[in-house]
Amino acid sequence: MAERIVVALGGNALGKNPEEQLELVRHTAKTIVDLSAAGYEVIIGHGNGPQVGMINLAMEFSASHGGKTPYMPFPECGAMSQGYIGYHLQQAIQAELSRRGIRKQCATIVTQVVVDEKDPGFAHPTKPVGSFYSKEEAEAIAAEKGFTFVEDAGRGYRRVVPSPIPKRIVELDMVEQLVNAGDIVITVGGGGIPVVETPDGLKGVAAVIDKDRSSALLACDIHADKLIILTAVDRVCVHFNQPDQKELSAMTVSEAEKLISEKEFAPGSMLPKVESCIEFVRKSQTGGTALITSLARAAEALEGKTGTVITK
Ligand SMILES: Nc1ncnc2c1ncn2[C@@H]1O[C@H](COP(=O)(O)OP(=O)(O)O)[C@@H](O)[C@H]1O
Ligand SMILES: NC(=O)OP(=O)(O)O
Repeated sequence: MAERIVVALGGNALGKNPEEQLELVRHTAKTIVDLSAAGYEVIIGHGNGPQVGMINLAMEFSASHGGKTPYMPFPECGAMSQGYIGYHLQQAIQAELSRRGIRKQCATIVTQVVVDEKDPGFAHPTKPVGSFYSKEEAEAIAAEKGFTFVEDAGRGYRRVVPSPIPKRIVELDMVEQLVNAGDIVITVGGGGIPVVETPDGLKGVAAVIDKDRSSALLACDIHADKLIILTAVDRVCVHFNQPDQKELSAMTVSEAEKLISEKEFAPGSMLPKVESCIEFVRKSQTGGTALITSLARAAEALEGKTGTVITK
């Protein structure tokens, strides 16, 4: 039986503007189709931090500067980012499938993910969205819009929004039907549009769910054999960016937890990835393993030539 893998795509697979994104998704599509051609069932999750921030800011400025556009709530901006990224990704994957004569289909499912309205994440915004700004620019936007900005590792200031923990993928059954039919599915884009359950049905909330955490939830619920997190580095490191940096080819859940307690993984970047891998490996009913590696070397990593594997 074909192995089922959930692939979480990081920012370097998508770029920061439409031109860059169209160019980068062509490379991303090659990697995805390589995996599909190798016999894997592939389900794709992806980030949306830069994109949802861009859409939200554009809508806010247009609405408040005479652009004659209506106020656009944040969850709707999240939905727009799923459509915009999914459109480019599915188009590139369809083109790559067709170029190689592979008779498979690819489509994006606009996906909602239920979160707890009492999640402590709502009180402490942590998820960076949009572009980087100077201190002065950030202060001016914060004063006008009431946004929260934080300084991001010496790279400038970035807006942060709440990032609650994903609890349930609303369209899971639809995703599973398409995967069972042999199609490549793009889902939980930007971690999924966050919604809360109310007596009147689902209601969108202003937040951005971490896509690695949603991809881990998806991998558990869809009984994936592997969760693959693709980012900018080939392997997870200890003493990252220090003279004695060391790449890890593998770690068990308990080894990963020990390294977390020793603060080896940066909170806004590698930590949620390692935590998502632990979550999947621990809860997987298929004895699943997780892999963190770079987009460019995904196929090699699946052959054990690079990447960091996380096992029980
Ligand atoms: N211990 C570590 N090992 C490897 N990379 C790390 C580590 N700590 C932080 N990083 C950084 O985390 C980055 C991945 O996080 P991020 O850029 O947020 O991912 P994404 O690809 O999802 O946008 C890596 O490219 C690297 O710069
Ligand atoms: N939603 C999300 O995790 O986006 P980024 O990967 O862009 O931070």
